[in-house]
Amino acid sequence: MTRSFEAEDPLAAAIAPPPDETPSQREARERSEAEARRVSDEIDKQIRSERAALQRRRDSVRVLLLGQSESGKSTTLKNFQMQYARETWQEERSSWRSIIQLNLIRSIVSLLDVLDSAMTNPHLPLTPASSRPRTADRTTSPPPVRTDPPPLPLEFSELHRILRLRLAPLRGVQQDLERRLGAAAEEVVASSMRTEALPLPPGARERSSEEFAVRSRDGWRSALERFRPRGGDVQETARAAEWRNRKAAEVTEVLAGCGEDMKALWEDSVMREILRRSKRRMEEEPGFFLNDIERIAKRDYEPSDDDIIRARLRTLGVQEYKFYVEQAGHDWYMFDVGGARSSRAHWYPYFDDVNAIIFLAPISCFDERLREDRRVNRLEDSYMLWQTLCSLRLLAKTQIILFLNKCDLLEQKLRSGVKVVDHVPSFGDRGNDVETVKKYFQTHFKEIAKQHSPEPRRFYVHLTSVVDTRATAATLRTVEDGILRASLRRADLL
Ligand SMILES: Nc1nc2c(ncn2[C@@H]2O[C@H](COP(=O)(O)OP(=O)(O)OP(=O)(O)O)[C@@H](O)[C@H]2O)c(=O)[nH]1
Ligand SMILES: [Mg+2]
Repeated sequence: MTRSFEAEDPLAAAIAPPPDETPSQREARERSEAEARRVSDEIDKQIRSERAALQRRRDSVRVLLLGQSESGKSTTLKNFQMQYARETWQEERSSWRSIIQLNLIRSIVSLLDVLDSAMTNPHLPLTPASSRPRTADRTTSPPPVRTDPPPLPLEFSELHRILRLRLAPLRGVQQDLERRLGAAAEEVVASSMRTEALPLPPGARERSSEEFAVRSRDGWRSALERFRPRGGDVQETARAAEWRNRKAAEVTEVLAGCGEDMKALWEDSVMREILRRSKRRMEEEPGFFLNDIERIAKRDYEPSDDDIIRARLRTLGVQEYKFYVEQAGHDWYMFDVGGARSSRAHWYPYFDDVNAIIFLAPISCFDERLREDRRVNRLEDSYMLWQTLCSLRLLAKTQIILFLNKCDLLEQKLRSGVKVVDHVPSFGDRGNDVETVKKYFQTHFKEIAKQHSPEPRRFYVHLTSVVDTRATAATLRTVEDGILRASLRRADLL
């Protein structure tokens, strides 16, 4: 019976054991068959898990945050983290304390620097014409510079000398904190001679993202790691933990001791006059906490959600964050990048693998220049970056969402009397009110997208102040819906 079946089935005949098989041959054959089965099962398992990973990746949503340095990318990411990764947010809370302390100390040291130079030059003039930013307008030449009468000399008192002396130790504390925090604590100051907004390095497309994942360790997370209290970490010796806690306590102690003097310096009328004359608006600078000295310079200071959102720590390289967005039922991967010119070449490897890009352009910066290249107007730099992204064929089908950010600062700036037309001549005689200005910039970005996109694309824009967490939560919900719908549509088409 068996033989006739084998005769009919060539495969069964081929794999059937030889009719004269000895018991030891049979044992060896069964052993090798079992091994082959094990290997085959292993391969099946691997294929199944790779397929599942691929499916998970297909189901996940990948969003890239882009924009120049200080445009608000990390702040936007923090809004996501606060909403969807509450546990990590809570874990990192106390680590932000040192960064906020450093932000505050840095502002005080800036005030001391300004005071020092004013005391050696009490006839402090207004900002010299040569340091005015290059116009953000590409069509018209800048207007003539107005000349004002010479200002009265500033009058300094004993209080100023005492404050300089008493607050001097903060310089050492700043250096110490910056050393412990690493490169992310420093702001970019190098003057790049490149003028293109988004340089493409040779071979950039071929680079793998892993190369940058290593660099990402230098950023926000690792910087926070260095300050995280790790009492229960078995890896760490008790001495190292004690050293870290002692250092943190020393900084807190110095700050608590300087609290009143810091407040006196910030509220001093002569100090305010110096700032006014040098056109220095501390409120608009990143990591501004001078109005919170009383609260922060305390021994038991614990950062609030709002403090963490407003804390400034620059991003190096590219950092990946994963969130589970419950209402969408998807994993979201967000990539936060460093926006300084020297970091932009690192963006390219991420372009072909994202569902959407959130591009942040701070519109309050129409009268400011890039930190890394003082010749370049910040609004002009955002226009150039936006144009480059819109025109890339690789991104022709990628949803790009524009956040015209820092609207709160724009409003503040216009209210303080800064005229857009002085920096953007093509603005002409339009009203210098916030609504007109926002509309004008928005139209300009829309025009660039229309003119430079290789295929027609929808213009998604939000006017934002991402330090406002409530308003941002509502914006992000709209953005999430839009991204999800677009990615589902794309999945349907595939
Ligand atoms: N007032 C105000 N401040 C903002 C706004 N968005 C960001 N900031 C502040 O601007 C500073 C810079 O923001 P970040 O989010 O660190 O900027 P970034 O784009 O990540 O900068 P890089 O990491 O250098 O590329 C921080 O101190 C923020 O608190 C805003 O809409 N309004
Ligand atoms: Mg950042």
